[in-house]
Amino acid sequence: MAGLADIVACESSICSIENSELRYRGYSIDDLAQNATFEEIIYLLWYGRLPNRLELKALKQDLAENAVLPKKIYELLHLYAPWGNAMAKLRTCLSFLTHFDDEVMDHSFAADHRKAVRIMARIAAIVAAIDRIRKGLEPIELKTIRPTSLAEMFLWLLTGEKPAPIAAKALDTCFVLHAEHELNASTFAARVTVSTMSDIYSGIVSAIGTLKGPLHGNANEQVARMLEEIGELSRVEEYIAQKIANGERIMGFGHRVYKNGDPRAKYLQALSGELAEWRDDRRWYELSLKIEKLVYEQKGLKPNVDFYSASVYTYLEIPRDLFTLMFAISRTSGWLAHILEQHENNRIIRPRAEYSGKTEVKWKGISER
Ligand SMILES: CC(=O)SCCNC(=O)CCNC(=O)[C@H](O)C(C)(C)COP(=O)(O)OP(=O)(O)OC[C@H]1O[C@@H](n2cnc3c(N)ncnc32)[C@H](O)[C@@H]1OP(=O)(O)O
Ligand SMILES: O=C([O-])CC(=O)C(=O)O
Repeated sequence: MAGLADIVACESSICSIENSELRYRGYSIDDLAQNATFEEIIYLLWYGRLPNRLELKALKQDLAENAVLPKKIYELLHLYAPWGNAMAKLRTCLSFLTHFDDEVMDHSFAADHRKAVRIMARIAAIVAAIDRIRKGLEPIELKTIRPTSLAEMFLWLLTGEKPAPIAAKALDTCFVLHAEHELNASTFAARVTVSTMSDIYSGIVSAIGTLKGPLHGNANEQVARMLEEIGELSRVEEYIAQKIANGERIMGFGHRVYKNGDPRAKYLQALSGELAEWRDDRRWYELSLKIEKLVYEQKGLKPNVDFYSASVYTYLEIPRDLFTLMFAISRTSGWLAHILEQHENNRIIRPRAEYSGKTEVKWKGISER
């Protein structure tokens, strides 16, 4: 089956998608989008249940204490600051972090969970450092700020200023919505990697490399490029008609599993509208609404999670080439949940291929070829 469509490749108790209903550990995404914080989601994904007040406080403290980066990461980022793709930098930094973790090859339950906290805590700080260092700015020191959530911490580390509550809350909701999605391509890559009993860092590096593609996580950046290219409402019709006539894909639309709409999209659309009012700039929101209407009318396709996240991140003034890194920060929680689950009951993932090449070919000496 091309692209392994509809093939069940493992058993998992983390996330379900049935009849277009998305659930994390049994909780509907509708419930979670309206009530949960990202830290509660991390706990839910890793431990299978919601934390009580004390457990949540302990996790938040643990994340805050582990977010400090090794100095060498900053040196690495200075080394290649002027060049390169931001997502590739994140992939390199995660790989580099391996060298600062004494428990890399300890796959026990307790060590795996300690590493999960370290990775989750650091990834947001790395993304902020990537941006500041390439702009010639000093990274913000964690001890100088007092964030109350990972989302707030990220925005504060990125800009050097305490974010507005509406911005921190919007990013937190984005993190809730992007955290987990069953056996999407990047999660599958992470599970395959650690099924060889390779280490957690290698699993996350594989996942980041997989999320980087425009058919998966990078679609959000491509949507933002499309919004900018279109520029104004009067150009949407012509632009979309041209894309369709050329047989090109419209980024942020379509989905392997949801054929009748992604249940996360309406929350991102609402956030985009809310932020448009807050910024007093409805352009990106209105462009998105019109694209959505035309693509549905002409192709029958509905937006996926990447479509409205592009205008949301634009309103949050996050640099466009960091959009996929935003996805990575959040999805790290889901990747880690799957890695922990894979290690708990491991069997190497090694499917078969149906051979479609030549058979029984006879060897020819080099002078006969
Ligand atoms: C977080 C995420 O990863 S969400 C997905 C992010 N990716 C994107 O937004 C990129 C655009 N979307 C796509 O490329 C696809 O819809 C995917 C990759 C998400 C899903 O791919 P698949 O399940 O393999 O669907 P497939 O590629 O077979 O498409 C089925 C049909 O719909 C069409 N189609 C699917 N998505 C789109 C799109 N965005 N624009 C135009 N046509 C599309 C295909 O051309 C194909 O038509 P055909 O049968 O006439 O050839
Ligand atoms: O499940 C998928 O194929 C892609 C997706 O929506 C996600 O990873 O959130």
